[in-house]
Amino acid sequence: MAEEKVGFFKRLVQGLGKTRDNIVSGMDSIFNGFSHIDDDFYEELEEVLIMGDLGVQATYDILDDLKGKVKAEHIKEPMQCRELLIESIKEQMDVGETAYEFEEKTSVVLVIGVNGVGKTTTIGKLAGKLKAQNKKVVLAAADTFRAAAGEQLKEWANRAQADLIGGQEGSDPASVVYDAVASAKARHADVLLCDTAGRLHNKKNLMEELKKMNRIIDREFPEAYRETLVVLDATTGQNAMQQAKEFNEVADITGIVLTKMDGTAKGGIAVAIHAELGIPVKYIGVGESIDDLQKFDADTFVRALFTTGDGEEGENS
Ligand SMILES: Nc1nc2c(ncn2[C@@H]2O[C@H](COP(=O)(O)OP(=O)(O)OP(=O)(O)O)[C@@H](O)[C@H]2O)c(=O)[nH]1
Repeated sequence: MAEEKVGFFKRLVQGLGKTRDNIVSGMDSIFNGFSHIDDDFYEELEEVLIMGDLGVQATYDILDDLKGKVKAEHIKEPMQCRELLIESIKEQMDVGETAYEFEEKTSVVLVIGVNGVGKTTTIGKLAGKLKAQNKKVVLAAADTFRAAAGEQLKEWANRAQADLIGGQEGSDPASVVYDAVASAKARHADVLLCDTAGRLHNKKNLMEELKKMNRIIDREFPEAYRETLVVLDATTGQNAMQQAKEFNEVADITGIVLTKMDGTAKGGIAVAIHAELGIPVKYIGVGESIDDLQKFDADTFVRALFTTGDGEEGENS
């Protein structure tokens, strides 16, 4: 394994520390403490999963799946449920086959998120990733609400060697998107990444703004593959969940990006958000530099979740 990859896995392992402590040690004491599988066993498991940030929906889904497998496979030993549970969480977190199709197609990606979650950084990292695949990338600075957002995006555009289309502070974000679409088409760009504002305190305006952008893209660039990503700060836990729910009410979200997974004790929120909204976590941010955006990999995530604190995998995982 490359050094960089080891570093990433270790950071993810560290990031999932509290979630792991809550879930895995609790789970293992149930597996060891029960001699057979009964209602009490399931009830205690349910409690542990809910307490461990996985959320009610994910917990029910995981337990339903587990109960089905226990029945179908005539499992009698509680300890045998450990592997099944790990497998079930992994299945819950599967991103689906089409998750990254936009990377391969001519596409327009709207990126939504409230200030400070790491939206601009994520767009910069994504641009860098696409550029490394020899894609032609155009960035639209359609977060015209804050002048600094445009400046910050310009720095990232330089770093990722992507073209940037911006507007004046306070100008109509949809007109920036219009210009960016024209530019992307003229330059035969592969991917147009649009940085959009996410002011949740004014939901109606936000919805109108997003609708307007979508109308323009549909009209001017109907052949483009569409993706709408919401960026959430994993360190905010339940707040991130709340934001995801609210954005889901105003936009057709196709994927979640969870940032700051390198330094959070709340990584389990990834499972909760996916289960609650039925929208996959497609990328995770694990640091501030251009290489620190990773495609979400259910297998790596689950391995990190069930790995002991020193970065070595648990004996049963
Ligand atoms: N540790 C860590 N820091 C991150 C990550 N992603 C972003 N950041 C940092 O989070 C801070 C906020 O990121 P921005 O990209 O400015 O956030 P934004 O959502 O665009 O916010 P505005 O530009 O203020 O709208 C910056 O200091 C980033 O370097 C990550 O995955 N890990």
